[in-house]
Amino acid sequence: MPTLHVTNGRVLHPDHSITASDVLIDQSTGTIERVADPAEIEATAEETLDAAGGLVVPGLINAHGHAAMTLLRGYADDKPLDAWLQEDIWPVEAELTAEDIRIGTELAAVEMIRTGTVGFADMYFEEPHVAGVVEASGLRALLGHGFVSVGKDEEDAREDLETSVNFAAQYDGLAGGRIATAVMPHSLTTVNEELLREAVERARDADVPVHIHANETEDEVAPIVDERGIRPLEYAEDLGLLEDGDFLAHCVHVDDEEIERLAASDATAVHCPASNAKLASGIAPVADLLDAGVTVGLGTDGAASNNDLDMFDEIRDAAMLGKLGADDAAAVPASAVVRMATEGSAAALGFDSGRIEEGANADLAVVDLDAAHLTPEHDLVSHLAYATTGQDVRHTVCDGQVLMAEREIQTLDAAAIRERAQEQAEELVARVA
Ligand SMILES: CSC[C@H]1O[C@@H](n2cnc3c(O)ncnc32)[C@H](O)[C@@H]1O
Ligand SMILES: [Zn+2]
Repeated sequence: MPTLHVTNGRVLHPDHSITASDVLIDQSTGTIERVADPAEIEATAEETLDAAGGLVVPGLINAHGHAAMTLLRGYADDKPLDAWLQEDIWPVEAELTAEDIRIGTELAAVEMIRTGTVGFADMYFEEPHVAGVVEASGLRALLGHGFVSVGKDEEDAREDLETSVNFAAQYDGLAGGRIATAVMPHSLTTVNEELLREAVERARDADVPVHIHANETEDEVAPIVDERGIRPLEYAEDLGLLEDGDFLAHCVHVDDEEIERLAASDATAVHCPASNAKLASGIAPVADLLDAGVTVGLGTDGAASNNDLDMFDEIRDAAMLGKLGADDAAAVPASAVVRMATEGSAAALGFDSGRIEEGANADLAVVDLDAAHLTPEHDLVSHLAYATTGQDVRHTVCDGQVLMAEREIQTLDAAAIRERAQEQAEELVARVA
C-alpha cells in the first residue's frame, strides 16, 4: 500500500492542542493511518513531505461559492446584491460558455490549492465541466447545477430543474468518491414555490441534499414575510427543506425563532462574511447561531463578491465581523472560526474531513510558520485565525494526494491557467460590451 509521510512538523489536533507529531497517510484509501510521535513512525513511506518549521492543519473547506466567477473578479464592484446581479452579473453570465466555466474553475482550483483549501461547494452552470476540473485537480467538491425560475417561462425553468436533478443523480460519488452532489435551487425568492417543492422532492428521491441561498438580504426576507406571513426559514421547512445534509448559504437576516428552527433541524448554515460585507448585505448573527447549536461552515461565495478565495482571509473576517455584530470582543473566538473553516464546513458538505485524526480523510495543509507576521509563537490557533494568510501555505494534500509541494502546484499548470484565464475573461466581457 503506498504511503505518504508528513514529517518534522507540529500537528493541530481536533481538540486544538498542538504536538510535534508525524502523520502517516494510506494513499490507497486516502485516509490518515497514524498521527504519532515521530519516533514511532518508520521512515519507509514511498513519499515524504517535510513540514519542518510548519503546522499541519486540516485542509480548509470552502462550503459555499461559484468557482468560475473567478473570471468576473473585479468586473463589477461596489453595489448591493440585487443591483449587482441584475445590472452586471446576470447579463455577463448569459454569455458564459462551457469553456469559460472550465477555465474559471481551473483558476479557482489553482487559487484554492495555493491557499490550503482542499474541498469546496459549487453552485453554478455547466457542472460536468466543473467535475472535470475537480477530477484533474485532485480537489474534493460538492457540486450542483444552480437554477432560477424568475424571468423564465415555465418550460425553461422546468428544464433547468431537470438539469440540476440529473446532474446530481449522475455525478454523485465520481472521481473516486471526491465528488458529491446536491440539487441547488438558487434561493427562496428566485425559484417559485412549485419548483422549490419539486426540487426538494426530487433531491430526496435521488438521495442527495439541497443547497440554497437563504436570508441573505432584507430585500429577500421582506417579500416572503409580506406574501406568506411567515419568515423564510418557516417557509423553507414547509417546503421540506432543513433536512439532514441540506445546507443554507448566508443566513444573515435570521430572527431568534429562525435560529431555533435551524438548531432544531439537521440542516447547516454556511457563513460568507466577506461577501456579506462587500455587498453590504449585513452581518450574520454567527455568535447566536453557534450558541444555539447550529453547525456553521464557512465560504467565500464567488470571487466577484469577495474578491478572493483565500479561506484564511475568510476565517479572519468571520472572527472580526462576528465580534462587531455581537458587540462583544469575546464573541466568535479564534478557535471557533478555525473550526468553522474545517470541521464546520466538512460537516456542512458531508465530508469526513476537517480533522487530523486516524481514519479521517487525508486532507491537510502545512502552514509555514517561518515568517515575521507569525512571530512570536504565543498561540498558534490565534495565528491561524488572525495572522496567517493563504500565502503561508507550503504543502496541500487532498485524499492522500499531494496537490501542492513546496508552494508548487503538482496537479495543474498554474502559469498556463492564469494566462488562459486572462484571455478568456477578456473575450467574455468583450461579448457583453
Ligand atoms: C444559479 S447559479 C448561482 C447564481 O448565484 C449568483 N450569485 C453569486 N453570488 C451570489 C450571492 O451572494 N447571492 C445570490 N446569488 C449569487 C451567481 O452569479 C449565479 O447567477
Ligand atoms: Zn452564493
